[in-house]
Amino acid sequence: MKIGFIGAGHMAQAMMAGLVAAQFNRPSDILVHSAHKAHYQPFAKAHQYTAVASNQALVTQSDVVILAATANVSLEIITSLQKVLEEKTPLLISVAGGVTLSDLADAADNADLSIMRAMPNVNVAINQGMTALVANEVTPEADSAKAQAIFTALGKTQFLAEKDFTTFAAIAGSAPAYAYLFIDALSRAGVKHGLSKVDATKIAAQTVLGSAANLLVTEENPWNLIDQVSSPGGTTVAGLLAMEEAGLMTAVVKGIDATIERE
Ligand SMILES: NC(=O)C1=CN([C@@H]2O[C@H](COP(=O)(O)OP(=O)(O)OC[C@H]3O[C@@H](n4cnc5c(N)ncnc54)[C@H](O)[C@@H]3O)[C@@H](O)[C@H]2O)C=CC1
Ligand SMILES: O=C(O)[C@@H]1CCC=N1
Repeated sequence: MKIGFIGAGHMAQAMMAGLVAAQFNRPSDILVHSAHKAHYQPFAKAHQYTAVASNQALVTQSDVVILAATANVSLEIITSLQKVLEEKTPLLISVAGGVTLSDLADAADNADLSIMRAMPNVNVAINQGMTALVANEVTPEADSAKAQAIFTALGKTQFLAEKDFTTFAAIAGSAPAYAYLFIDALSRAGVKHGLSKVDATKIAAQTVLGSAANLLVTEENPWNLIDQVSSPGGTTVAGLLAMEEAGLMTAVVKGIDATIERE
């Protein structure tokens, strides 16, 4: 399957890396075009991807087109593809935050086009992504299944109502940044108390990884696991109360609110 990427930025590169790592397709079956020739051509060459000279040519040569350009240019890109999309109709998957299926269909001026939205996160690069999917009403089941197969190779997937995409984008699309912030905060606290930054970061990252895995394996409510760590009269409960006094939970929810408002 030839998968064409419009855009070669952070998200596109993460998806390409994950597809190759999963051996989902050959590097040469990954096609790429972006706004900056000086960037995408050497990038494609270095990874043995196929550089394509225009977005139009990319659509013509791909079975699936992933729109992963800067969100605010996504609609003008689709508008510029109207003509070629009349002749060739690949499955179009947009990862653009905040750009709806109906915006995309309007920009294509084609109500019969299979269009899906995906909201991945950067962890697709190591096949540990969390991706939401939704299809427009004309997308056949086979195309939906194709998109699901692509993103399942890159991690976990969930079909979600489009109205919930903004919330998902905040707690899964943007949230790796927030998880890194928490890990960095743990690590800095370790440095404050004398550990090296390298050691403290490894220790904090493995602890967060193990805690997340424990939650997924046990399917426990997080509060039950918190209680398991908190020995009576012990250190953990003292730490939890100090974090709450500083407003950790409120800070996180406010951060997610601001993420949602921005979209
Ligand atoms: N970075 C992330 O973690 C996530 C990003 N997204 C979405 O992915 C999209 C890309 O985001 P990033 O990769 O972070 O941005 P980025 O700035 O790293 O990459 C943007 C890419 O778009 C290309 N581009 C701009 N205009 C173009 C055009 N006319 N034709 C072809 N390519 C063009 C640029 O050359 C660049 O390669 C956005 O729509 C964003 O909402 C979605 C989920 C997560
Ligand atoms: O920061 C952004 O706008 C994109 C959308 C989700 C993650 N990154």
